[in-house]
Amino acid sequence: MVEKTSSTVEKPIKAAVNYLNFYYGGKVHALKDINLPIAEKQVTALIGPSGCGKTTLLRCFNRMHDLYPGNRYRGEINLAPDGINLLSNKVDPIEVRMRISMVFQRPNPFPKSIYENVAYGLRVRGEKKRRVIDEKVEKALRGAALWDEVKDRLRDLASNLSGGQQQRLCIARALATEPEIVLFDEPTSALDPIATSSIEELIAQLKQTVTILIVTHNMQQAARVSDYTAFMYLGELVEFDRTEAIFNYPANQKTADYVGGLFG
Ligand SMILES: Nc1ncnc2c1ncn2[C@@H]1O[C@H](COP(=O)(O)OP(=O)(O)OP(=O)(O)O)[C@@H](O)[C@H]1O
Repeated sequence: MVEKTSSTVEKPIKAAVNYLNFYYGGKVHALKDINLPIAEKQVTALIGPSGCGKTTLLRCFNRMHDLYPGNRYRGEINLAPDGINLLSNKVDPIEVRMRISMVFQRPNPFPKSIYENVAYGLRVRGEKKRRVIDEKVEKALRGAALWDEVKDRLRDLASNLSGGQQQRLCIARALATEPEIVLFDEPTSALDPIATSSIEELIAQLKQTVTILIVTHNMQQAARVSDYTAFMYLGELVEFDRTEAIFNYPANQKTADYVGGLFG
């Protein structure tokens, strides 16, 4: 298998995955010796056929797997600038989720108002000052390109928004605590083409302020939104490079076959 190192990445590295292995329930060996640099304030896409381990890898970054007993990590994900290993059992997963937030496949707003959805993470963090919460809610909604559409109806239930608006609300919720990395797990798979293109435009803007990791089944989407692409197969990282290289002149035959549509 090809192993690429930080030399592939011209930008500063926000996170370094080192020899990461992951086991579901101590049995299924879902990730095998993954080495992957994540460039700061860039978009990195994880692609590969169903079951190759994309979502499993994404969920290691915010320690989602800790929520189920028996799951086991081996290896490291080191986060810059402090160099902590996110997977260390000395690191509190709650603290990790404050620094690394996630947007899921289907919009999943809480059954609360638009305002309270975005304020939620701030309140969990102990923020009590109304003025500070108001400011941060507005900033996050602006960051998610939703402010103009909702500023006059912040007390409405989030469920009254359209699917695309709900997904942008979930992005605002993910941004409110000013995370360093945002994980997107197939964020447009439940959306129509117009809502999809507005989320893609948003991702392109967000990378000015935050590092992004995105799982997508849609190769055109990976080519449109990402700077770097990692191709996975059967739990291994086959190839990692600049997106342009992966799609135009991949080094590995398996990558060429996948991006060429020979298997899916
Ligand atoms: N909770 C689980 N328990 C046991 N095995 C699991 C669990 N979740 C996933 N797996 C297995 O781990 C492997 C990787 O799955 P994962 O969902 O990460 O793949 P994926 O590339 O994201 O697939 P898809 O594109 O279909 O979402 C697969 O073999 C899958 O069957």
